[in-house]
Amino acid sequence: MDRGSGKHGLAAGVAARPSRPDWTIDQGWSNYTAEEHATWRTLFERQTALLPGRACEAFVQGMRALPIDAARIPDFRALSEVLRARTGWQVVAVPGLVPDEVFFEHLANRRFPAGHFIRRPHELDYLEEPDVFHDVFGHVPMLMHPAIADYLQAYGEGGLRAQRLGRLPMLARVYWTTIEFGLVREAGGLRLYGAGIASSRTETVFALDDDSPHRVAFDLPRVMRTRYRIDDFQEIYFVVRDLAELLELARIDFAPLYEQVAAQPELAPGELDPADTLLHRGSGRYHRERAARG
Ligand SMILES: C[C@H](O)[C@H](O)[C@H]1CNc2nc(N)[nH]c(=O)c2N1
Ligand SMILES: N[C@@H](Cc1ccccc1)C(=O)O
Ligand SMILES: [Fe+2]
Repeated sequence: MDRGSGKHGLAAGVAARPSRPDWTIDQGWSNYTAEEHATWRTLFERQTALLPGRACEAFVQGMRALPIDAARIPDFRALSEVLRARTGWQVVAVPGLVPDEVFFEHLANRRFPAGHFIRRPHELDYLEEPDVFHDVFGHVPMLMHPAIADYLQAYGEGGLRAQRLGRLPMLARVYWTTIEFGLVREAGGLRLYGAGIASSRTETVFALDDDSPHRVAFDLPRVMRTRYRIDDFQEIYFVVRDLAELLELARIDFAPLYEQVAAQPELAPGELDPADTLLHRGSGRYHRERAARG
């Protein structure tokens, strides 16, 4: 699936079997090997070096306040203690992807399900399922921010609702373009807050520095009708004005929007709409060359 670029695809099926009804397991922190901690260190150090001037302020502040460092894979109990005091969230361990309704149920209750395993040393840029580096390094710092904390809880509730309405694909696009691959405007320029970017060395560079992708102002109905890529870098990154814009989104009733948007044509990944607020017109070079290679 992945041809050498580093992004997190959710194409793989769900993990083997629930050990508990909510699919949680013990992190088993003391069972991590020295090699696994070393893999964490490698990933941590190379990402940390890239993030100044690229990660948003909330990400940097969240990371600073959490017990996350290069030395070892973080212990979810220690993370949860700090998170709970700040925003009421906790981190629970899961064996990999869990079914949608299980995922939503956790989020709706301010529990972030994080993969307990870490990728193998020979596949540092390859990831089929979210592992502890993606989930903890990428997602958990943003959960320290009150707007993201509320947004993600609301997303969990909205997910359960979208499932009942048969509109999950449309809602998932909102998650994808914000929580996973979102950019935000800051005084110094565009910054990343999406975990799929923040946990990927190659995509961190691609999303912000490369001339190839478009950057378009986030617009809810626009995003809802846009298909996305799970197996390669995004061709368009959507930019929010600030993190408070996400909170406004969370408070919008999506039910009538689903019906309006369903009546409109979908947009392919990378396809621009005449109504877009284009912040940066990308050259499309990367995806064109990729397509030419076949
Ligand atoms: C649409 C939904 O948000 C998505 O497919 C879910 C499914 N299950 C998951 N399970 C885990 N552990 N992590 C995830 O990010 C997700 N994503
Ligand atoms: N407000 C949305 C749910 C949602 C919350 C947060 C993010 C995205 C969507 C709804 O009515 O279903
Ligand atoms: Fe993720």
